[in-house]
This record gives sequence, C-alpha cells and structure tokens, in this order.
Amino acid sequence: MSTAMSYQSIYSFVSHQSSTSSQSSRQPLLLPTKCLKIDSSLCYYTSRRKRNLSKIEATASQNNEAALILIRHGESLWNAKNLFTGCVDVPLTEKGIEEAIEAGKRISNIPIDVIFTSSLIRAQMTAMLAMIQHCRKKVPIILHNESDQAKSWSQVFSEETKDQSVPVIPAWQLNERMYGELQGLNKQETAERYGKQQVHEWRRSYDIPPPEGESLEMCAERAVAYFVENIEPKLAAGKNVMVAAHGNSLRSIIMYLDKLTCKEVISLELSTSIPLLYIFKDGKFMKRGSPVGPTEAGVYAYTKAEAGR
Ligand SMILES: O=C(O)[C@@H](CO)OP(=O)(O)O
Repeated sequence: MSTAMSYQSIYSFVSHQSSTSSQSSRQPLLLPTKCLKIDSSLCYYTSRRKRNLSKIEATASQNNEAALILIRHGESLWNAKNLFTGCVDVPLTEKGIEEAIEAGKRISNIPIDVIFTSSLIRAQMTAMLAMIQHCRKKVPIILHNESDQAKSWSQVFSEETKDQSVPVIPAWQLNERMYGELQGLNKQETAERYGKQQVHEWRRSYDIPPPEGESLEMCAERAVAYFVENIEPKLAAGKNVMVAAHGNSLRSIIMYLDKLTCKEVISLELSTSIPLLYIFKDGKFMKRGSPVGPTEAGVYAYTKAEAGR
C-alpha cells in the first residue's frame, strides 16, 4: 500500500471492514502464530478495564451514554516533508491548521466535556483549533499538572468561568509511537535504502519495531493502558470526550475499541484531522463513523452504514 494511497482513504480499514474482497486482497505481513499475541493483549486490557469499570460503576450511573471523538492531528511540517516524525515535536502546517478548523466544524454540535491530547504540539494545536469552531464557545484550557507550582499557578477562581471552559489534559502516553533511528529520515529514501517491504513492516506491523523504536504493540502498552485507566472512566461517568493524538497511538486505541487482530490493524490507516465518533453505552463502544458536519440532525452524527451495527 503506497503512502499516497493510504492517506487518501479515511479510516480505510473500517469502511471496508465488511467487504470480503478487500479483506482477501490485503497482504498480512505477520505469521498467523504471532497474531495470537493480540488475543492475550486484548484479554489483558479487557480485564484491566473490567476492574476499572466496576470501581466506577459504584459511583456513576451505568446507563450513561457518552460520545468519544478521536482525532489525528492535522498535517505537520514533517508530514509535508515526508519525514518520520514519531516523538519529535513539530507544529502544524498551514494546511494542517485548516484541516483542524474543518474538523472542528464537523464536530461543532457535539458537546465536549473534556479533552485529552498527547504532549506534542501538533495534537494540541489540532484540539485547540477545532474547539474554536465549537458552537458552545467554551474555552479549552490546558491543565498544567507537571508540578505542584504549575498546578497552583494555573488555578481558576470563578465557578462561572470554569463552567465556560473545557479542561484539556495532556498525556505523554498518547504521544506518537517513538520511531527510533528513523526519526527525521525521509520515508521515500528509507524505503529505497531498506526496501519497501521492510519499511512497511516497520510502519504498519503490530510487533516489529523500527530500529531502536517502538512497535505498535509497545505503543499500545502505554496508550491503551492510559485510555483504560483515564479516559474510559470519564465516558462511563457520562462525559463526552475528545482525544487528539497521532496516527499510531490512535491506531492502537482503535485496535482495542474495535477488537482488531494484529493482521487487521496493518490495514488501518487514519487520515489527518478526520474526527471519528464512538458512542459509549452500557459498557460498550459503538462506532459511528465520521461526523459529516454541524447540520446533521441530532447531537450524534453517524453514518447510516454504521448506525445499524
Ligand atoms: O512519521 C510518523 O510519526 C508517522 C505519522 O506521520 O508516520 P507513519 O505514517 O509511518 O505512521
């Protein structure tokens, strides 16, 4: 799958999930035995989740319904240069800024109670720019919990002002997968040097790490654990949550939400700044596709195909 092709499609795996022909045309890179790993990882997260949710259920209503919006950051300066970025902290391009604004318009009618972002500027810019479009005009405020002083010095003393704001919680665990010695290298040149197949394995396989970097599996260990421990409890308490993060940290979270196998996740591609909506209800995640715009009827926009699931 070429990069140009893969980034054209929005959430291409999911939109073709039911198509047998597209399934069979995919070339799994991993041996079937390796795919057993995902089952144990999923069991691990599921049992953590069960423990977590049972704690919450004691204090929150079980019948709450909440929206979860996942959004990959807009185009960054290194996306535009086709460089491996990983944990290098680069900002959005002008196009990325426009993409984030456009994403904000698409979700502007969905009330958002709390935002989680990675600690990287491209995800934070995306969340902030998207929120500027929101119909409620609440102010997104980054919570600085890195030290007691930072926490204390950024306090707000008006309940009314707090009501008019949305907390933004940065977490390094949601950062892009660490790309190791590929960070800063050109993707095309790297493919020419090491071979397309090798570079595709580094970029999309589940458990093959790039040199000195994180595999998707390693990225999932921190990103999914953070999601289960910190984000799911908010949803279980009925809070609508937006998560602004990265191609691979979000792929690992979607793998968990959609129960994808390590073969299936190879074909999962996320476009920059396309919001994906899930509804969390009765302890389950229901995929609602990508909201098409603020004019869609009802609070939760959804695609017809996904609505029947
Ligand atoms: O360079 C990166 O950090 C990521 C996302 O842009 O690249 P890839 O498409 O290989 O996941």
